[in-house]
Amino acid sequence: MKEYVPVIDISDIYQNDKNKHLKIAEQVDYVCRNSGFFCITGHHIPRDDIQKIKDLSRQFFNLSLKEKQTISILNNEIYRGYSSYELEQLDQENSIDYKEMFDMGYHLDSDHPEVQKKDPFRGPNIHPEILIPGWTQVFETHYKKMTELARVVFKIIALGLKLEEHFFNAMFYESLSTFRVIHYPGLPEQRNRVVCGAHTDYGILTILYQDNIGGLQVRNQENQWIDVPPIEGAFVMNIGDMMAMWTNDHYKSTSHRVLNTGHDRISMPFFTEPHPDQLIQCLPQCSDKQNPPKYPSVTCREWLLKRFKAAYNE
Ligand SMILES: O=C(O)CCC(=O)C(=O)O
Ligand SMILES: [Fe+2]
Repeated sequence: MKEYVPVIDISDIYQNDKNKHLKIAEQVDYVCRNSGFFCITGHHIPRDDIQKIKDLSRQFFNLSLKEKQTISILNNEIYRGYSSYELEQLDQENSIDYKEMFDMGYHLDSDHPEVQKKDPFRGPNIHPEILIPGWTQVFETHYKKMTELARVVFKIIALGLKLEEHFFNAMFYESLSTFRVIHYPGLPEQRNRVVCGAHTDYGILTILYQDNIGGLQVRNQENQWIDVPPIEGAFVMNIGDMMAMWTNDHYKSTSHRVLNTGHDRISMPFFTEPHPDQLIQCLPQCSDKQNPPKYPSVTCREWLLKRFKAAYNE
């Protein structure tokens, strides 16, 4: 595999053939140790689902700011709902991002003990159901399907790390994974403006759908920005910081950004994160005497809280 961001067909993981599973795992392991960025095809997320999400999201982003603000993240105790332009800054040293977003996570009812304890990441989703009837069901169903895709990908990753194939399963029980829809308006006068600043993702693994506009770039080992061109029906996958910490930098969390092409763009990352209490500490097979653990242990909640506060300038 020579490409920096290769395309890997994972369809064989759905077949009952252990050797084929190991072949995919080997490819994924190789790329995670190098660029930490790849695309997958052969997954089981139907294109119609993506289209439906895109259509509903466009309807939502076309509403007035006042309407969108009815589900504002700023009026919510947890990081869910609508974020307007210039709220998030992923690259702390450079210009502020230019995008608007909708965020949802794992829904817990208000009377759930974790929600009662005022956990900053736990609670109900807030959907614009009143503004766009039918939204909630489509988005909640998609969240479940993306969670299932993440489970399949973690099976591949576990095999690549020579772990038991279900190793990660229990860690993602009632997880902190976030599904986000991002709208970057086309700014014809400001081509090549950075609209999502250079950053590494905070979490474990990001599974991103991008529409056909382009603009996503990843930094290679020579510090050059490489385009990640859209591939119809594929997801872009990238390793996040918690996975790099978990694997003692065996797997790479790579910097990426988005440039404005002058055209309106929609992307949809699914940020996979484990349960908030999950301890992120060097996996035993990723360290030895010559290569001791580099990072202190931290819970998923502690780590995400720190990174969220920085990104939202809190
Ligand atoms: O919009 C994209 O293509 C990338 C977004 C991204 O990297 C992020 O939100 O972490
Ligand atoms: Fe990212």
